[in-house]
Amino acid sequence: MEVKHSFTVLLVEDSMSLGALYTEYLRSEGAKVTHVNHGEDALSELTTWQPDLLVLDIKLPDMSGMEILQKVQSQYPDITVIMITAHGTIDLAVESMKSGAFDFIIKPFDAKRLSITVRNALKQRQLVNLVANYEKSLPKANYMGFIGESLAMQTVYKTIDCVANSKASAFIIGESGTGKEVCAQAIHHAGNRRDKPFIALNCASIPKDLIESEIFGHTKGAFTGAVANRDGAATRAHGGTLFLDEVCEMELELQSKFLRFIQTGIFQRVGGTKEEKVDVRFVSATNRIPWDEVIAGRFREDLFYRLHVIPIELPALRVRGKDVLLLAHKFLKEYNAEEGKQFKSFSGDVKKILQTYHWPGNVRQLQNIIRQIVVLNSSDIIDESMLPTLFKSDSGSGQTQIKPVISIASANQASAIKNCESLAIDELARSNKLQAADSEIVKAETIIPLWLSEKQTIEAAIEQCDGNVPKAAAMLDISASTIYRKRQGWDELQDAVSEN
Ligand SMILES: Nc1ncnc2c1ncn2[C@@H]1O[C@H](COP(=O)(O)OP(=O)(O)OP(=O)(O)O)[C@@H](O)[C@H]1O
Repeated sequence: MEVKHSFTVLLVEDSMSLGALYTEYLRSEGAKVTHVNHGEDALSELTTWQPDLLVLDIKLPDMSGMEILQKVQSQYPDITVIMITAHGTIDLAVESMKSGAFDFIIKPFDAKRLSITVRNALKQRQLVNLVANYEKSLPKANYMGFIGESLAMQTVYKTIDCVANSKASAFIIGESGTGKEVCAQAIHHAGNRRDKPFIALNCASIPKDLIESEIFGHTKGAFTGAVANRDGAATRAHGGTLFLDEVCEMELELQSKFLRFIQTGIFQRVGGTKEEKVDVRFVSATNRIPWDEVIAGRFREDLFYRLHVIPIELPALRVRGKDVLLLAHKFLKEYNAEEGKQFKSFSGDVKKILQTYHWPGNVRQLQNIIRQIVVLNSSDIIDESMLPTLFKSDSGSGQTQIKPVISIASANQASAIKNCESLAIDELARSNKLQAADSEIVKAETIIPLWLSEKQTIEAAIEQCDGNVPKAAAMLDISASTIYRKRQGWDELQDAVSEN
C-alpha cells in the first residue's frame, strides 16, 4: 500500500532544539509540521484544526502528555497519536498505548526510527479510512435509533447524513407511527448541534390558548396562572433544535407570529415587551399532506416555504419489506427482557402474516402488537394462535384484512374491560368477547352515529388509562394529537346535534 505523501503533524515537544530536529525528520517524510512547546498550546491548536498525526512528548512543562492523550481520545478520536518518551517513563508509554496511542518512541531516536513509526501510523490510518468508507457504502440495519435496512430507509439515512450539519429547516412527512419523531432526533444527534438541546413541541396537543406561551414563554402576570416568568421552547432550544410536531395543526394567528420568529430568530414572550433572539434549527413534521393544507387555507404558504426547505418522507411500514421482521425481532427482544419471557422467534406462518399485513398504524402498531403478544402468552415461538383478531384473514385471497381496533365498543363494554389496564385494547376486546359485540350492536335497535361510537371508544380507552391520553392513543394505535383533534370536532358535532 502506498503511504500518503502529504500529511499534517502537530508536534508537542518542550525542548526547542529537539523540536527543531524532529520537525526536520518529519518534513523529510513529506509532513507539514506545526511545533508547540506546551500542552495548553497543543489543545488550543486542536480547537482550530486537526492533524493526521499528533507526536506528543509524555513530559511537558504545564501538563502530562497522558492528559492530552485522554482529551484527544475523547474529543478527536480520528487523530493518530505517537508518544515520545524518555527511558524513565517507558511504563507510562506502555500505559498510553493501552489508552489508545498508536505507538511510542524512546528518546534519543534517529530519523530512520521516526520514519518507520510514522509510515506505519499512516498505513494504519489508510486502512481504518478504507474500512470506514466501505462500511458507509453497505446498507445499514441500524441508524441513529432507526431499525431497518430496506432501500427506502437507506434513502432516509442518507438524507439525514447530508442535512444534519446544515441549519436549513427540515420537514418530515409520513403516516402516523412511521418514526417522524425518531427522524427529528436523528437529524439532531447526527449533526453539530448534538450537544445542545433538542426540544419537541406537539402543536396539536397543547391547548390553543397556551401554545404561544409554550413556544415563546411568558412573563409573570401575563395571564391568569402565570405566577412566574417562564422560558418557552424557543429559549430552551437555543443553540439546538426545535422540533414542531404536527405543525399543520398550528392556529393561523400563531402561524404569522411564528413566521417572523423563523425569519429572524427574534420573539417576544407573552406579556413581555423585550425582544429576545435565539439560534435554533427548525425541524417540522406532519402526517397530513402539507401542500393540501396550504391549498385549503389552513397553513400559510409563506410559512410552508420557510419550513419545507429539506423535505424528508418516511415510507409506510408496508413498503419496507423485510424491515417488518427486523423490527419485530427487535421489539420481541425488548419486551422479553421487560416481561421476563423467553420468546425466541416467530413461526413461518406468522412471519408471512407480519410481512403481508399492511400496517395502518405503522411501526407503532407493530410495536404494540408484539408487546401485547409477549404480555399475554408464554412460549418460545410466536405462532398464529397468539396473533390478535385483526390478523385473521377472511378474504381467501391471501391478503390479510384489516379490522378496526375495537370498531364500535360502547362505553358499557369498556367498563367490562376496566380491570386489564396493561393489555392492549384489541386484545382486551377479544378477551372479553367483544368480537361478538360488533354484530350484536349492529343488530341492536338503536344504531348510533359512527362519530359517537368512535368518541365512546376513545373516551373508554382514556378512562381505562386513568386519563392518560398519550397512553390511550398508543393502545388505540393512533397519535395523541388525533385524539385532541377529534375532541374539538366532537364538541362541534355535539353542538350541532343539540341545536337540531
Ligand atoms: N425505524 C424504526 N426503528 C425502531 N423504532 C421505530 C422506528 N420507527 C418508529 N419507531 C418507534 O415507533 C414508535 C412511533 O414512532 P414516532 O413517534 O417517531 O412516529 P411518528 O411518525 O412521529 O408518529 P405520529 O405521527 O403518530 O406522531 C416509537 O416508539 C418509535 O421509537
